[in-house]
This record gives sequence, structure tokens and C-alpha cells, in this order.
Amino acid sequence: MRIAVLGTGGIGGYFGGRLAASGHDVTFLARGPHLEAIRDHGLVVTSVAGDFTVRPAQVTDDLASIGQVDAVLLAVKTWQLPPVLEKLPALVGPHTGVITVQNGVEAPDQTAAAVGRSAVLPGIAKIFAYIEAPGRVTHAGGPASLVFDEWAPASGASAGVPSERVARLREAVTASGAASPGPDDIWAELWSKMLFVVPFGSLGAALDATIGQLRSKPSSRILLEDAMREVEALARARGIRLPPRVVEGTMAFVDDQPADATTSLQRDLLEGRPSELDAWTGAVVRLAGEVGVDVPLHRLLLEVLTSRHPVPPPG
Ligand SMILES: NC(=O)C1=CN([C@@H]2O[C@H](COP(=O)(O)OP(=O)(O)OC[C@H]3O[C@@H](n4cnc5c(N)ncnc54)[C@H](OP(=O)(O)O)[C@@H]3O)[C@@H](O)[C@H]2O)C=CC1
Ligand SMILES: CC(C)(CO)C(=O)C(=O)O
Repeated sequence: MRIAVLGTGGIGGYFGGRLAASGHDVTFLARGPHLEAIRDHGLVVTSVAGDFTVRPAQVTDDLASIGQVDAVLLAVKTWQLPPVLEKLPALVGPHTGVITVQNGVEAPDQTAAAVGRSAVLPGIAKIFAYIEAPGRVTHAGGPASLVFDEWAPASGASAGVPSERVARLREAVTASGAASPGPDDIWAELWSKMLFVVPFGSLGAALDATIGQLRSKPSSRILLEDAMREVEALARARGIRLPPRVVEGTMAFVDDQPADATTSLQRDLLEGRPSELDAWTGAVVRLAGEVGVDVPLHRLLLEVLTSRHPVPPPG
């Protein structure tokens, strides 16, 4: 299968690396010293599931040179999407599937605005992975699964039967050594991840606290749960079929995580880098406004984090 991995970071490097190592024709988009290191020494992946190196790796910083592919793994951060989306149409043919992996719930729509809904496979990456050094990606934990589906999966008698391209892609991911379970409802999955990651990320950043600290102090535990209930109310108001008792289930998941866990949002904000705040907390506030749901905790968190961490200039 011809695959383009747009953004060779934690997600693109890990899942794209596995697909390349298992024999698919994968082209990686990267830039700067990371690109040079991959070109010179291959893409080196250190993983709790087994290390591997893709050498030689096909890597470029020129998206337009890639041409049409069977699948795209769109794995840049949310604020990096616009220039990539502008050039994405050149990679997309009538059967190409573009998997989005961004946290938040807006990347599928943004991608659809560039290439049409029929090309988009909304997805979620369940993993903890990052760039360790130029040319080197580390997978530190998590189930390492890539969950995705058609925008509007088959219903009625065919419910649960994946489209041909989704079936082929899931098979490729699974054969590469990662997991790709079929979701019951991809939109409910996206919102369930949002319900976990946004309260955890924004409260963690506001309080400079790990997940262990947030969950064990009664006052912050209540705030975490309240923030999750705001996302739940918003999702339900937008017609998302979240599972029953989703907050209780997510709190149980929180209790299961390593005590020192933090989110990329928290680390990016506290280290003065650009962040996905607008796509996480900003999106909750924005989308709540559209349906008249009040989300006072998220409004406060957005205000605090925006004023405390002004967006750094690009570059
Ligand atoms: N990492 C994780 O564990 C998880 C991440 N996610 C989501 O996945 C998405 C990707 O995250 P992650 O993999 O961590 O991000 P990273 O920052 O690790 O990777 C993104 C990579 O894309 C590169 N890139 C961006 N734009 C371009 C461009 N125009 N040309 C060439 N290279 C480019 C970046 O380069 P540069 O550094 O130079 O900007 C960077 O190397 C995020 O939206 C995140 O929310 C979801 C679940 C878990
Ligand atoms: C918390 C985590 C690793 C969960 O997958 C995440 O998505 C992030 O930090 O961006």
C-alpha cells in the first residue's frame, strides 16, 4: 500500500514506522534536523513493544512531491494543520483514506473542508509517544492502537461491517504490530477521548499537577469530574451517543494511569511552546456556545491559560 505520513512525530513516527517496517511503501513528511537524521540514519523507534529501525526511510519536506497515495496518516499538531491541508488535495484520489489523529474533535471537519468528507477517516491514537531526538521516536506506553472509521459507517443490516479501504488499512496496521480495533461509534470514541484529555490537560496545566496529584487531592478530583461533566453535557447536546456513566468510567481510567502522567498540552504550555489549547479547551468553549450549553469551568480554564501562556510567535 502507498502511504503518506504527514508529520513524523510521536504518532506519525510510531504508526508510520511500523507500516514501513512491515513492507508498505511509506513516505514520511519531516523537516529540519529530524529530516536530516532520518535521511542519514533511518527512522529509529524505541518502543516498549520492541525497538525497530526503518532504513532507508523515504523522507521529504516537500509534500507536493509525494503524489497520490492509498492512505494518508495526518499526524501534525492541530496548529500545524492549515499549510498541510492546503496541499493535501494533491495526495488524494477517489479511494484515498485520510486518517486524522488529532486530539479534540475538529480535525475531521477541517480536513473535510480540504478534501471532502468521503476522503476522511476520523481517528484516534491511543498511545504515549514523542520525538526523543532528531531521527528518534520513543513509544513509552499506552495500548498503541490506531482507531478509525468512515465518516458515516454502514448502518442497518451492514452495521459493524467496515468499508473495503478501512478493512485493508486496519489489517495493515494490525499486521505491522500495532492494534486497530473497530470502534462501535467513532464519534463517541472521539468525544470520549476529548472528555478525558481536555479536563486532565487544562486542569493539569492550570494547577501544574500530574494525574496522580489531580486525582488524589479531593478538591482537584472534584474539579476534574465537574469538567468531564461539562464535556459530557456538551457532547450529548450535540447528539453524540456517549456510553452511559462515561464520567465514572473515565475517572476509573484516570485512577489506572501512572501517577506521573501529564498531557502534551500541559508540557507544551508550561515549556512555552505553541500548544493545542485552542483545539482542546478552546473547542469545548466554542462548541458549547453553538448549542447553548454552559461550560463555566472550561471558560475559566481557557481564560487563565490564555492569559498565563500567550501564544509564542511562530518559528
Ligand atoms: N504523541 C502522543 O502520544 C499523542 C498525540 N496525539 C495527537 O496526535 C497529533 C500529533 O501529535 P504528535 O505526534 O505528538 O506531534 P509531534 O510534534 O511529535 O509531531 C508532529 C511532527 O510533524 C512535523 N511537522 C508539522 N508540520 C510539518 C510540515 N509542514 N512539514 C514537515 N513536518 C511538519 C513537526 O515538525 P516540527 O517539530 O518541526 O514542527 C513534528 O515533527 C496531535 O494533534 C496530538 O494531539 C494523540 C494521542 C497521543
Ligand atoms: C495524554 C495522551 C498521551 C493520551 O493519549 C495524549 O493524548 C496527549 O498528551 O496528547
